[in-house]
Amino acid sequence: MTLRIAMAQLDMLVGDITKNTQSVIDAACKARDEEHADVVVFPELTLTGYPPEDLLLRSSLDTRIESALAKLLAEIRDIHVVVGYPRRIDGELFNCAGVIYQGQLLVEYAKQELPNFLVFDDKRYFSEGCEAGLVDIKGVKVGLSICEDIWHPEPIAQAKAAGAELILNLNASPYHIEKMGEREALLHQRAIEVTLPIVYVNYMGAQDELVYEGGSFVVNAKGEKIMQAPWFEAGLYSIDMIVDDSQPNKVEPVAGVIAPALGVEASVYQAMVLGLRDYITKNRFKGIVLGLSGGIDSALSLAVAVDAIGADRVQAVMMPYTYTSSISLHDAEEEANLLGVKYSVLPIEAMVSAFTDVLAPEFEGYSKDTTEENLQARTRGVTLMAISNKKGYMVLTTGNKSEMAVGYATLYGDMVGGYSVLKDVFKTLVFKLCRYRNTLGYVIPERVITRPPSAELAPDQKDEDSLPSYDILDDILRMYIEEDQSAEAILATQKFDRETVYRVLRLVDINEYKRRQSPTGVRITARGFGRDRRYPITNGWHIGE
Ligand SMILES: Nc1ncnc2c1ncn2[C@@H]1O[C@H](COP(=O)(O)OP(=O)(O)OC[C@H]2O[C@@H]([n+]3cccc(C(=O)O)c3)[C@H](O)[C@@H]2O)[C@@H](O)[C@H]1O
Ligand SMILES: Nc1ncnc2c1ncn2[C@@H]1O[C@H](COP(=O)(O)OP(=O)(O)OP(=O)(O)O)[C@@H](O)[C@H]1O
Ligand SMILES: NC(=O)CC[C@H](N)C(=O)O
Repeated sequence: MTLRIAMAQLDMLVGDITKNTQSVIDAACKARDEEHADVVVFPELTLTGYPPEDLLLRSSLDTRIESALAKLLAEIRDIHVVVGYPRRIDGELFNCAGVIYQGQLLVEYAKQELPNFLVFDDKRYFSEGCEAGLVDIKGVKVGLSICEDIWHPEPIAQAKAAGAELILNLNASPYHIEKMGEREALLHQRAIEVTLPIVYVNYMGAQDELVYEGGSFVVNAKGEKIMQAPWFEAGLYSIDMIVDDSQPNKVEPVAGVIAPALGVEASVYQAMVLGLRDYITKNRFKGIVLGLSGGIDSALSLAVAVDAIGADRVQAVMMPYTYTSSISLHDAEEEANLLGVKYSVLPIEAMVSAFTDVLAPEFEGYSKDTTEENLQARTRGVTLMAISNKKGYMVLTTGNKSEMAVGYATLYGDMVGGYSVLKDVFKTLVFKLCRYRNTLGYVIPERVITRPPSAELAPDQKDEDSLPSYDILDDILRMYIEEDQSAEAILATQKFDRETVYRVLRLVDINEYKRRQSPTGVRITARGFGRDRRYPITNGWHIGE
């Protein structure tokens, strides 16, 4: 006998329970009629999307969920549907997975391991389940588990002890650079502990800073990967299970297609494109506008924007000032032409002069400093925001993780905007991503990648005049931010001098206020500057402790 399982690697819109319920019905019908599946498995919290955050606290949640479940019970026939939703039971809210078949809710399982770290806040909303959830599908005892459950041995061992012969795991597991390898090693370990096959189903789509890259997969009872759905492609992916009561492993997955693994640059690039595309689409922006400086950050951001929503909805604006070099003007125009976007040149001299003229009496007796530099960045910010207001385009912010770490950006200047694709990307990775993008088609002029980065806010300015070289800076930042190392531990590597380390760490600490005011953006590491890292702005902690 064969049991065919369809993995619904799909996207849901957070909060749109009506639309998501219809998506479940449509996908279930497709899985039944086109894939001829016996079971279709959706990701965690399918009906609300993940994470629904404080929407879970809204008073109409329960009635919305109950009517969604009633619709599913009424409309789905002849296929087992495994779907996720929040449900209140005896006054407590649980993160549930239910199995619906022929108008009945056969079983309801409540997630037991509630993640409350990094970007996850499950304990803010949910109570922990405590019992295994098992359902008989075509004579197979199927055990349910939800995302974080699989990262711990107990829930799966409990399901096995209750008689499970196959595990279905519903996920909302966001992307970061190392996540693909981590999941595979984890499932290998879990499967051999319980000697059961596991079907792992993930979302494919983005929600604010989080990107779900899909990559649903199946391991057999020996922990071997038997089937791998593609990354960054939505769809229904089916696998057959041979069910044979005479075998020691009663349920044996039949080897399916293994989608090829992605390299680091390829997966980061696709995560940035998906994150931006879903942000723009789900928030219904008409297009994207960004300042194009001839530098590398805006060049890469522009390429991502075009790959996300198409050149016809993207506008690049060069805003030259006295210190803008002719090379920058030329390279910006070339980038815009290579990508085929609308390109405008709006000189800002007159606007900056208007500010400095009005401020002249106020500044009498003061010498020139970053105030004048910031006026240039702010004038550009005002200009971009005006275009955004007028045309309904969102301003794409171009700052990278290295700059956001040390506060090398102007508040209400180049920090304006609604979303950023480089927010979690160190400058050293920006260079690699440009090279990667050019392998898909030459869109970033070589000189933009090789010339020394400069803010061009003062004559002959280079980033490395005020910051350590990006190789050194990014190494220190990685250790401090992503690995939580102390100043002494960083110094113990003997790779950096004491003064540089203390200066960089101090800059990170004192610039929390800037990061709090920065737009959200794609998370590509396990420690981004969004919900992953929550430091008090006002604090008396001393570096190195
Ligand atoms: N804890 C705190 N809470 C709230 N506000 C705080 C604060 N500490 C300072 N502030 C305020 O923040 C303001 C200072 O910040 P801000 O006005 O941004 O200015 P600031 O950080 O002083 O200067 C901007 C820096 O970014 C560099 N930059 C600018 C533009 C582009 C690039 C690039 O290459 O990409 C680099 C520029 O060269 C300069 O070093 C002041 O108003 C100050 O009072
Ligand atoms: N002349 C300019 N015309 C248009 N936008 C500009 C200009 N100068 C700066 N910007 C905007 O401000 C952002 C910060 O630019 P800046 O040159 O100061 O720093 P950067 O981090 O080196 O960025 P980039 O590599 O894009 O130049 C740019 O990415 C761009 O969006
Ligand atoms: N939604 C969840 O429970 C996610 C937690 C899990 N460790 C993951 O990222 O895969």
